Amino acid sequence: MNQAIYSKITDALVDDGYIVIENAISKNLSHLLLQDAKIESNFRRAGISNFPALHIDTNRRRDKIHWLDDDGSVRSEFLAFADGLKEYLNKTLFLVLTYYESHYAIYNTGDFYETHVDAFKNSVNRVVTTVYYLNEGWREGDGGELVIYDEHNNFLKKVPPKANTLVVFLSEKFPHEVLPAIKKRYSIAGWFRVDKVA
Ligand SMILES: O=C(O)CCC(=O)C(=O)O
Ligand SMILES: [Fe+2]
Repeated sequence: MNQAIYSKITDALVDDGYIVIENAISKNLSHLLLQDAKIESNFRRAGISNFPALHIDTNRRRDKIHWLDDDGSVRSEFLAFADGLKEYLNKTLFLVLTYYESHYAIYNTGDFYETHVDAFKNSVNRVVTTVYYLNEGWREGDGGELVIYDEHNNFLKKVPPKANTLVVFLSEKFPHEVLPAIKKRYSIAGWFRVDKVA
């Protein structure tokens, strides 16, 4: 059922290293995830490094996050989509992605994430990044766009965080940033990794 989108993502990762897909998975799924994120009360300040201990720097990153578990809720539906993509990438690109970690993120008004690359220092475990947006009725001026740069820090693309838009890119290759949110912004950021579950 998801073969078409899996194959589109795989081709893009090979050709360009990244892809932005609007109306990607299902409007209904992104709606249910938004409702679910809105009632989740346990969001914490996100870290920028997990070595040697969780380091929080609100000058670089201001979002709040909540990690997703395969708990039988709508979160499991999203994780099943990601798991299918993992299997597809492994099969077609001969990768050995072992697992997927993902979290809801909330950016309140004024929150941002400075330009960074998605691999914690002293580890090379994150191979492919996904970001899935949940913001219904997002309009120009609401802020919170994702800006993607190439390996040489040249501008590539500015992505509006609209509901059911999916972004996938090679984690080590593309610096990116989240511009300050004007309106409260909801998303799921996730990473396919090559190491074992912690
Ligand atoms: O939400 C986004 O657009 C990107 C978030 C991000 O870069 C991250 O959490 O590492
Ligand atoms: Fe990132």
